[in-house]
Amino acid sequence: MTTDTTTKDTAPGATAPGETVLDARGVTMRFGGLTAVRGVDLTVNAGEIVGLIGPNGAGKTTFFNCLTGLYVPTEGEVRYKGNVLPPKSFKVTAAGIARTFQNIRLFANMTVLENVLVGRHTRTKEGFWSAVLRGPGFHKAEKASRDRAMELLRFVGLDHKSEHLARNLPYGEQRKLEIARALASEPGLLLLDEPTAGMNPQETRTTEELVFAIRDMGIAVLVIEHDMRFIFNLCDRVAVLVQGEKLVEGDSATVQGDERVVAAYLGEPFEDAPGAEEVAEVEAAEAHAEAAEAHAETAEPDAEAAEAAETAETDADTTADAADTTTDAAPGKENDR
Ligand SMILES: Nc1ncnc2c1ncn2[C@@H]1O[C@H](COP(=O)(O)OP(=O)(O)OP(=O)(O)O)[C@@H](O)[C@H]1O
Repeated sequence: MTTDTTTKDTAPGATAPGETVLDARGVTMRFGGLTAVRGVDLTVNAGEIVGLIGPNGAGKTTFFNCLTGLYVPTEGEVRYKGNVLPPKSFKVTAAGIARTFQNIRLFANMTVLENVLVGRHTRTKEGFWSAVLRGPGFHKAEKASRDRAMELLRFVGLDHKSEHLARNLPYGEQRKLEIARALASEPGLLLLDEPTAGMNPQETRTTEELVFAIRDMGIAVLVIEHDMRFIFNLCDRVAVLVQGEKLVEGDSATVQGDERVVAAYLGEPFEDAPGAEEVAEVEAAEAHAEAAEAHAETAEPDAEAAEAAETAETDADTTADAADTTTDAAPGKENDR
């Protein structure tokens, strides 16, 4: 069965056109002495798909974690639809931001349907006693949840596998199930962390269609991905992080044409690169160390020469002494000459 991305339904968490969904300002995250994210500003507006790219270790996932309450930024502020986000991930989910993870985090021994139902817990109002007593309200809510979960499974093309254990799904389908589970919390913003990692080209193409369909339902999307073709096909805007700082932001053509982005990916230094000060410091320290080494090397031969000269001098003295001794020992020799 294929993904049913033809639905034109508006998602319950959909955002009105023109509204700013996400507004991150000056987000900085330090781990001890390491600044993983430094003063990053980023907005995502209703109806947009925004990409976040950057070389390994650039701080993309750390930035995501700051947006979803997993980390409390050391500095900066994150607003969702105008409100500052609470510093707890379940509260962020309840507010309307859902995410998937770089390393798939499904409940492996639960069924596909159960995984999606878990994703709905922030939207179900039935409390503990309702669940224990199992009154009519509980049954009604449970049925509504199951219906919505099946709808989402149909949307990602997994309804025929609803009773399979999550761990038995192929890798690409596990990623789709993660998306369905994230959608179950009825978000207004979906964050996808490397949604096509490990997928074949066909699966990647299907995921692309799926993300467009999510956007068409009124859910804004922020996506981290290393697959550049996927990113540039998909995104309205792309932000590039390098060494924790936002280097460039713009549409696909602008970013692709920026030589600093190419240089950052190839690991080539360029003027005013983020972290340039640190790089300059390291280079200066290396140059200093090299100069000191070179000096030591040139100084060494002199020392050797001095030592050799000293040894030669000692040898000469010894020889002379020996000669003197010989002379002394054989007084008759001089007479022999
Ligand atoms: N919890 C942590 N404690 C200490 N350092 C961390 C922590 N999380 C991330 N880092 C460091 O922060 C930097 C950014 O890491 P991050 O995972 O955010 O990069 P990334 O751009 O997502 O990389 P990748 O593309 O490889 O996933 C790295 O140097 C990483 O080692």
